[in-house]
Amino acid sequence: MSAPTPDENVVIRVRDLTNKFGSFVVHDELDLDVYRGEILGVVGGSGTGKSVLMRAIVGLRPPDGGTVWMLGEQTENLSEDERSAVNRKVGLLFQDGALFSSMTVAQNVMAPLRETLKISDQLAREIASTKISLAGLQPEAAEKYPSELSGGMRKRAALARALVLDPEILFLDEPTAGLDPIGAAKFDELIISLRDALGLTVFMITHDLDSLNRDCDRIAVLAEKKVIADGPVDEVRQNPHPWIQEYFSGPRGRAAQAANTFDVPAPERGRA
Ligand SMILES: Nc1ncnc2c1ncn2[C@@H]1O[C@H](COP(=O)(O)OP(=O)(O)OP(=O)(O)O)[C@@H](O)[C@H]1O
Repeated sequence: MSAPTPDENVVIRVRDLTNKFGSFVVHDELDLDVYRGEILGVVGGSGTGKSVLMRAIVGLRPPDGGTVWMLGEQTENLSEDERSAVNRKVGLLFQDGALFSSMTVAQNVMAPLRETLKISDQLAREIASTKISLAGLQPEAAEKYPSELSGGMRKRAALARALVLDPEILFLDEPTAGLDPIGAAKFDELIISLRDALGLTVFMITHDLDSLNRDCDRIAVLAEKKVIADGPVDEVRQNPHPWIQEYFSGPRGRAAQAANTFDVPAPERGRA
């Protein structure tokens, strides 16, 4: 396959991506573009391969076919050093936060710094405390262990760690899962404000219809081993595909839409 025409607004380009486990095909020649500065919501039924897609894009799982370009680099051709350089521009927040339970929040946040940069202990601490505050945690949280935090605080700690290397792209796997509606709304606001302040591109897997309506500039729907629809939420909502209709027009979809109709409109969020 020839490389597509470079487009500096496309920070992730996936073409013909195939992922399999044995004979079980998760993705079959899937295509997706993610644009600079957008919050892209990735949705789909359980088991449609949202997490596998994220893992393939960030290089945690070698795909069985196809090509991924991230920040202009064709990832399969990269040397180990080049891959590390690309990875440094990417922040990851996994479903369960994946914090090290034996480390404090500050130690968790500093871990990627220690792995990648040769900096003094004091500088690492200063950077970590800036990110902890950016993620909306009080300074006292830095010395706590994950088991001493609420679910929402653990997500924020994991977000602080994902931000510690000043990424250009943030990958979030179900960031509001397990949060109460108020906690989820606050987390959504945080993601939007970070994107606006830091110019991040956000790839967000979510089942949360409120988050989709509040946060996302575009969504991509996974079904039948591919991205079957992508575009602004209001546009995708009109797609006649049965899963999309059931998702948006079921009771939860209608409730989320009604709730967001009364929200104050989000500020204009164009692509950079
Ligand atoms: N390591 C693995 N070995 C075998 N099968 C796997 C593995 N990881 C994922 N799968 C399968 O791949 C499919 C896609 O999994 P994935 O976790 O990406 O789904 P998902 O869309 O993120 O689901 P959910 O919304 O429930 O989190 C599932 O059928 C899953 O069982």
